[in-house]
Amino acid sequence: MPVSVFAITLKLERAIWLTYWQIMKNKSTKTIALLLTELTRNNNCRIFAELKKEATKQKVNLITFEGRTLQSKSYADKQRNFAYQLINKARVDHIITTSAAVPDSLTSKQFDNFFNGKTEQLIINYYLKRPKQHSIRVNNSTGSAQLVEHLVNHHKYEKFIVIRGPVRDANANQRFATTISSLEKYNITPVELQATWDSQASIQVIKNIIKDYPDYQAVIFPNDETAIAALDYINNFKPEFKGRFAIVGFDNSENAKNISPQLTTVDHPHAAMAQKALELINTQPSEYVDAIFNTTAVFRGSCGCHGHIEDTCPTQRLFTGNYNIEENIQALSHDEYFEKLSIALSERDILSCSICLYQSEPFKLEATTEVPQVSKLAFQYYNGTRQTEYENQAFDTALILPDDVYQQKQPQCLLVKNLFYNDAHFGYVVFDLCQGRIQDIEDLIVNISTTLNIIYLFEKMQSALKENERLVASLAKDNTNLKAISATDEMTELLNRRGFYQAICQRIENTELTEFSLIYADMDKLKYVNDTFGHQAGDLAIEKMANVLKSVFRATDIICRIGGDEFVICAFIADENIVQQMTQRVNSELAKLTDLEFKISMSFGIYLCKLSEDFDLENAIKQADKKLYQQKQLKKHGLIL
Ligand SMILES: Nc1nc2c(ncn2[C@@H]2O[C@H](COP(=O)(O)OP(=O)(O)OP(=O)(O)O)[C@@H](O)[C@H]2O)c(=O)[nH]1
Repeated sequence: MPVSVFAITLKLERAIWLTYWQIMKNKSTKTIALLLTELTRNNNCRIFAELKKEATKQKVNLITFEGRTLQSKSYADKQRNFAYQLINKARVDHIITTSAAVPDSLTSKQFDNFFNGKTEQLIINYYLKRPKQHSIRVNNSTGSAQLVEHLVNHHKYEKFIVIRGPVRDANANQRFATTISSLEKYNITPVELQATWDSQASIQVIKNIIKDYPDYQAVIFPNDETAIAALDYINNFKPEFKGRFAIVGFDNSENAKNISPQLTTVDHPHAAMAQKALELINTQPSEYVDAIFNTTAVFRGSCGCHGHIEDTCPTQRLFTGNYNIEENIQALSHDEYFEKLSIALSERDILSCSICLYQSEPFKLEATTEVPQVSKLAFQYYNGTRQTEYENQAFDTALILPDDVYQQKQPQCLLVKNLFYNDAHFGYVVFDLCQGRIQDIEDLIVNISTTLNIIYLFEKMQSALKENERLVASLAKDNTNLKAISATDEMTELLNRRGFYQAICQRIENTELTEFSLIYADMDKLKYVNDTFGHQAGDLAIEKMANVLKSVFRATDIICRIGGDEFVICAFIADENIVQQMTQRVNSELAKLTDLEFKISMSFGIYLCKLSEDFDLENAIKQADKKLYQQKQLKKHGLIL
């Protein structure tokens, strides 16, 4: 092996080993994938916040994949759930699922099918137990019992309505059953109404309560989401019912403190749960752990208590005009948009943002659609600066981010959101949420998907316009060519009959011409040449004649091959003698030709045209042809040469 090739091979091997070593080094920081339905909703915010705190403390990466309920039949939900497809073992070591994202209605087989190969190790289920997996659950009954005890003993309520959550959800059923049995202890039989976990169903329920049970005292909702929606409905649409019912929830979500009155609810010990999750990840026990945490009631204003006003979310920040996303981040080119986006990200204290676009064209989701293999890092922002040096690199989508970008900071707290507009899926965005407000992400993702889609369509439209212009120009050129072709005799490149008529009419119209000569010319004895020397020799003779005509007559004269061996020349000379001399010159030039096996000559008929109102070109040509015929006759009878 030559020394230089050997050196290059060594260099390449070194590069591969270095990359491998880097990935392994990087792998030593464990990564947890967290599957969540909307991060800003309900209980998710708190699950995320505590896991983030714990992961940071223990130097573990946390990547949150935001989707909807995995089994949802709705197309909109399925579109969101495409984010879960990005989970894979190249980046992820462990998975934490939540019951909202991966519900208990998912069979073990369906679960295995979905998660098979996405990670090699530990899976922890939040809020539900699955065979051969760890779980972190809450004991709903402790908090429920405290809540009921407070409503009955402290507030002396007697008439209760209990709202049931989704019928097939184990957590909802447990909450419902423990509330009913707690009330039974006080000999209270409540009215039972059906809802789901969602605010839409809850609004219908509160409308029914206002209509059918206006004298009831306490309404126990299955979760905070539904309780908050009911309070919000009363605040906005039925203020006369404000404070008429005690309304309580379950989950102690972030919004429980943001609604008025603040919500009495049941708290999950999220900090302890997150600590347990990280402990399981660190110790990886061989036995499957089912950790259950007691819930406790939290009393605020919505049950009728007073003096429990708490601060609202401490990260809540008021926007000023400068923060208005719609007005400030609009652009029709990637570069301009990414510059504006960088400013918006730094104003919002978001640590990093990577926009990854699939290399393939945008696609509509089908049941079997898989994540495209190759992506391009279209935009990279980190800690206040756009990092153009990382942009435009193609990478394996399984890595979620190119390795050099992924390694910028460890541990990290990433959020992966699917990027699509209407039906068209075209990539995903990865934010680092170590700092900044998660609420801002919602605005940003809408802005990113809309703007990128507009830019995509705009660029497509521009290239279609360019293509159109190119086609129009090429059509115009073809048209000119076609016109020339349709007016030209292919063999001699002289004008053909059509070209001749066009040219002569144009000349008559555009000049103050009064007289000119029309010459009808015909080759002598072409038939004989054809018969004796072959048709090709005849063709060659015609071409030679055309060339001689071109050389003898002036460029301004109009020469045409009117058919076969016949030519018509329009010479702008009114003196017949001069024209005669020119035709003689044609024959003397033809006689000089030495590259033919035979001699050729032409006969001519000359007709002097005088232009007047009733000038008839057809007739003039006929007259010239007649003169030609006379000359042919004279030649035949040997009267002239
Ligand atoms: N090689 C060749 N022959 C052609 C072409 N067009 C017509 N001809 C033939 O040329 C001959 C022309 O006939 P005429 O002009 O009547 O006869 P000629 O032999 O030239 O006799 P005169 O004009 O009386 O001298 C015919 O046999 C046609 O078939 C052509 O493009 N190439």
